[in-house]
Amino acid sequence: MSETVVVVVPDADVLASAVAARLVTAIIEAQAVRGRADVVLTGGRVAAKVLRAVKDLPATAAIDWSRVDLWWGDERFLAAGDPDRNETQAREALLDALPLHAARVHAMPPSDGPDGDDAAAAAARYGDELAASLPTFDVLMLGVGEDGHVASLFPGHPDATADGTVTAVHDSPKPPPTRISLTFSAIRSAAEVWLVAAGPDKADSVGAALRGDTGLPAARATGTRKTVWLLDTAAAAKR
Ligand SMILES: O=C1O[C@H](COP(=O)(O)O)[C@@H](O)[C@H](O)[C@H]1O
Repeated sequence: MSETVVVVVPDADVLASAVAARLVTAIIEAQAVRGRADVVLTGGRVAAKVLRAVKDLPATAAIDWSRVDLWWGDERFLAAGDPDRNETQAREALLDALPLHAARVHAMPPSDGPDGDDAAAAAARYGDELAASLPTFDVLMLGVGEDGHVASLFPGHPDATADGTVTAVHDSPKPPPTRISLTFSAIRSAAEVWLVAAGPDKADSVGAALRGDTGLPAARATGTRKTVWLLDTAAAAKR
């Protein structure tokens, strides 16, 4: 039976270091138990803070980065290296400083990649990559939007109900308009889903999702073993 845990810490800086410590521990443990770790990264402001905090943690030295696979929950469908790509931000915040195995960094395709600007084909390509690896996601991190979106699954948006594991998202209410996202089915396959949110702008959606408003994608993102809400006091204010 999956459990839900809500952790509240004072502010966004403490949140970033608390999530970083938790992530490093989870990776070390996954490597001890099954020899590898599969982590799904998210985009957004708090995610970048978390990754910068991972870089500063002494315990990070205990991770064998050649046995870590990194995946993404969603991507803004932009050209490679675009500063707004979640991949670019993660690379700058942490990944470029790590001895990662390049083949184990599973970025979602860019809009100037093998499928050009065909987001549906790029999403299918990422789905094929997942199907070839069949990863067990140890930790899948998600930011939470002001509107309650997670990954690029927006409330009431038709692409949020897509089948399969990966979907193209067109006409996103948040720029850029074209995105790629894991589906709920892929998100819910993770052992642990961590929803990370900081700041007063997130309080309404966090509160509603925690009260079970299933119209909000954030309320439907759960892990098979555990769902962990990691919040600062401002984001937790209306729960
Ligand atoms: O565009 C996105 O936004 C959400 C939330 O970002 P935040 O800056 O408000 O924390 C993020 O979770 C998602 O990955 C990203 O593509």
